[in-house]
Amino acid sequence: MPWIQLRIHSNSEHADALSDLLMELGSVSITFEDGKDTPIFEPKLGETPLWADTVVVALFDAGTDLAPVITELQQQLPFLQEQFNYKIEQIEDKDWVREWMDNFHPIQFGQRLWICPSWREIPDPNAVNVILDPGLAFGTGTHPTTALCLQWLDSLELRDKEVIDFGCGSGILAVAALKLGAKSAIGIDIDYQAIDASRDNATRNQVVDRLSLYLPQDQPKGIQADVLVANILAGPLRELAPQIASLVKPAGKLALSGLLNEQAEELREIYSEWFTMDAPAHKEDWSRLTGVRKSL
Ligand SMILES: C[S@@+](CC[C@H](N)C(=O)[O-])C[C@H]1O[C@@H](n2cnc3c(N)ncnc32)[C@H](O)[C@@H]1O
Repeated sequence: MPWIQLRIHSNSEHADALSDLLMELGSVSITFEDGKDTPIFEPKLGETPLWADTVVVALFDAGTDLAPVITELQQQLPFLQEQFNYKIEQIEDKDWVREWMDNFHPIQFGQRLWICPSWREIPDPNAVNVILDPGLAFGTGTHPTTALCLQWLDSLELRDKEVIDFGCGSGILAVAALKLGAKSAIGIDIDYQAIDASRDNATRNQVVDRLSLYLPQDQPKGIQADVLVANILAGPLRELAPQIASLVKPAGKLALSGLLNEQAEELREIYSEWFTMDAPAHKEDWSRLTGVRKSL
């Protein structure tokens, strides 16, 4: 079904009122967009901050007459009487899943490792190929934070090693580690959809018998790994530092990802209590920290 879209330039103060009224007036979905390029990377738990310049995008059935909607908005919302900057657009109907699938291609990381979407042909059958369908979880390899971890895993000798993937998402890092030769892996995530996606991807890659998956509350006490990779944001990495450190064996290796370049130095200092830390590696706005666990 084709759609018609009303884009209204607004701000953080008025966006919610606009959204409520647009829903009352028949919009089938509302999206808030960044009106300028001001990304919000780490909202606090329970907070949904909006941009100072917020574009409210309301979707309607293509047959909707938007003229009465616009009159109603102006009459009911006094702030629109001063400035009402809007645009109406026709939206062609697309199969968005199909579109996303068409744009996701095999990618190589480091020397040996390829991530191949499960619906594509494998470019190099002799490489270490992870066949991936992320499902509803994060982790395709296209995001710089995941790419930095995959490159790091590819650079390690993982034979006979036990690996923890903390914040496993699609399971991409745990499965990659197993296919690169790790003896076993543990994936931990707060999201049960990530646990499901990780299990599916491990099955797809015939490594499910070497992967254990846990929600944090079910995680066995006292587990420790030779290699731990955690691609979560700086906030949880800061808060969970003692817990993450305790999951790594003496002389074990650590990689932290999901932090912005300007957050790397602070995180490096925190983790220096337990690890001998390397200089950060960067990709676009993102940094990866690596280190080796001290024998305390
Ligand atoms: C950025 S994704 C990373 C997914 C995948 N490992 C990758 O590198 O692409 C972060 C994942 O960490 C999970 N996560 C966030 N906070 C967590 C926590 N405190 N404990 C465990 N998992 C967490 C999220 O549910 C999400 O699946």
